[in-house]
Amino acid sequence: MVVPTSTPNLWSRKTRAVGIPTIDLSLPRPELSEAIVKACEEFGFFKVINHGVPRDAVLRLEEEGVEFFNKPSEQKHRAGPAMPFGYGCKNIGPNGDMGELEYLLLQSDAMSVTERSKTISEDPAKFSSAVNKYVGAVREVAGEILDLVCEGLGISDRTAFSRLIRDVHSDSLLRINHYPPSSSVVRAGKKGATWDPHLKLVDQLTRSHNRIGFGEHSDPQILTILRSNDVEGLQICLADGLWITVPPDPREFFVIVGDILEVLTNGRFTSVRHRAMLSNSRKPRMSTVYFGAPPLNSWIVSRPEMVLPERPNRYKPFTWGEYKKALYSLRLADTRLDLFKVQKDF
Ligand SMILES: C=C1C[C@]23C[C@@]1(O)CC[C@H]2[C@@]12CC[C@H](O)[C@@](C)(C(=O)O1)[C@H]2[C@@H]3C(=O)O
Ligand SMILES: O=C(O)CCC(=O)C(=O)O
Ligand SMILES: [Fe+2]
Repeated sequence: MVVPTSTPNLWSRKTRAVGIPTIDLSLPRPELSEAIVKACEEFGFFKVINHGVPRDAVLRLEEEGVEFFNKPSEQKHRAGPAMPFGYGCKNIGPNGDMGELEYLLLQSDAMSVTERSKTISEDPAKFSSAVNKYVGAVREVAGEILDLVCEGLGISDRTAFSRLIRDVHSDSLLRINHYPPSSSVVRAGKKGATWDPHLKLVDQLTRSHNRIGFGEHSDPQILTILRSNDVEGLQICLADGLWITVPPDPREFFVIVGDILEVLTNGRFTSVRHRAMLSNSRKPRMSTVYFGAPPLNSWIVSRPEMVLPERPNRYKPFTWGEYKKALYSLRLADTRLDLFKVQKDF
């Protein structure tokens, strides 16, 4: 008889002991910029409170998301397939990556939102107004954080990073992810789908609760602003390889350092690897994710202040358009920045 081995538990309890940095955006300077730089250096990830995003902007987008994902499948598919924009179900990107989710991926400029809304909603003006309000508000938060990053790093041009995402030609995106609720062990057992009588109860639970919704990756852009409903799922990877679960907080936002901010800071910040697990909740999880990106023709080079004799330039210059071409030729989990490093193995 084959003795089943235990499934590794991707939700490991001991990971919960590590605190996620929380930054109060109403703190005075210079404490605020110092705290942001520290969080970016140590985690590439933090939570912001007192962010100034109106509650109404958040709730309106959430309502639009719930309304869309509650539609019958054939209606949702009218907004897809996501290649890369529109409605996607299970397929992530063009290279065979799969996840247990459905999503809407949108270019965040108002003109693209208006066009795309016609395939998404019966009331496109209401949908696009909700998206534009939300994007405008989270772009402000991202811009403010990037200005504080420059201040904290002693970069003389304080708006050097925020200008890239505030540019009218910025290639920023908005993604709304919708993850299925858990089918409980008992329900799954009744259907006979996942219950294996050879496994101990703890392993049955782990198995039903151990599924990846959106696989591990770093975000390619400059800065990501993520919010989710009250269902947990997001995990980040610490520098030592330990995965930690981020407790959800629907009133606040999570900030993720992207690949381009890693390059702009010449590797002083590292883009954080993260993933979304399926939860054990009976409620679906929904996350709204703004990816702040530069215009396609922007040259991405480390800031001169970040290049020092003891920290020579780590990355070759490239445009955001070139980087996008590379990333769409690679898989979700690939570390695409390696292609742009002056030398490997830093
Ligand atoms: C598999 C892919 C999907 C992705 C493009 C890529 O080829 C590799 C990076 C993926 C990612 C991850 C973060 C964001 O969700 C995303 C929109 C992005 O910019 O890079 C997705 C891309 C996508 O889903 O189109
Ligand atoms: O849904 C989440 O919490 C993470 C999603 C994500 O990482 C992404 O969309 O890039
Ligand atoms: Fe991500």
